[in-house]
Amino acid sequence: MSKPTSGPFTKTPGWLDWYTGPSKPKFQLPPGSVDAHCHVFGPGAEFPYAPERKYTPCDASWQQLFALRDHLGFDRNVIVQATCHGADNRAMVDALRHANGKARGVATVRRGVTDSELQEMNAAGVRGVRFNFVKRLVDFTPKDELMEIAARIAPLGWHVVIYFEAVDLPELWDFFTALPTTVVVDHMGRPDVSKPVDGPEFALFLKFMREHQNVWSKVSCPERLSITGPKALDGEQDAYRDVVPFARKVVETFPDRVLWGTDWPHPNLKDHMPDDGLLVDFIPHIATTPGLQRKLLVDNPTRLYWDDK
Ligand SMILES: O=C(O)c1cc(C(=O)O)oc(=O)c1
Repeated sequence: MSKPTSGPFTKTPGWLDWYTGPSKPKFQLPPGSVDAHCHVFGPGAEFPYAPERKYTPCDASWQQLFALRDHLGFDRNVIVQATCHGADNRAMVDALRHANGKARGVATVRRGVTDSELQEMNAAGVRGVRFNFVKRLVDFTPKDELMEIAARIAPLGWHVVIYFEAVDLPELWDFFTALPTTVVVDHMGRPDVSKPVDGPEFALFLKFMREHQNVWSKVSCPERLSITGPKALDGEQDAYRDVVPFARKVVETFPDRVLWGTDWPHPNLKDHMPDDGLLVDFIPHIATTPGLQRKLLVDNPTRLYWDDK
């Protein structure tokens, strides 16, 4: 893969560039596998980062993303609007348009979005909107605005992706459970993996999924959630062991409502940048049978993102 660049922007201090030269995974992905959570950044010279952004990344183009897809053995991508682009979806939509039908997208929109803009994004392959509640990433958007957006995108058959921290779930519960669409949780709602997997905090997340059949979860981002590692570097085949019980629990309890993604190019990592090949080798630790792997990587994302094909 080509190397990351920064274009006219200056990266946030401490920001780690994505890993060049990822290893070839030992785990062979089933045919038709989807990387259901990844991003593009800019390039900033062509698609400038949003003025309201909370970080400035290095560039990560669709060419580099699709090269990674092919290297790792994925068939398709779901490209999620990154917060550094705010509600300017041009970089993500441009990536979709270059994907030959092999990518779908999740956008960020504001109340002022027009119906024809939504239709245009739909034609490009957008199938959802992202609502972000992680305070270090976005400014607060009033819930009535978000609910209005959800009502507007529901008739398109789109879903809502939500990103939040585990401690905020109680406060957000009523809003989430009132959403009229399929709801996809990013990164398992960011559990604190130093707490017990059978403790009250994670029990609330499992209850959220159990009591609401429209709620799905991405069992992604062990590199963000892990506290004790080991890191997916230097050939490590047993990385992020402290995250495994959490992700495995979700996969085994809700096998038809889970998705997996690399999270490339891994925004905001300052501790270490994982080798994406070794991240793929994390998958069989959390989806331990070929049947579960097929649902996680192929059947579920295909049903959610390519049901019109
Ligand atoms: O935890 C994060 O920092 C993070 C940020 C973004 C984004 O900036 O869009 O997306 C993610 O999936 C995760």
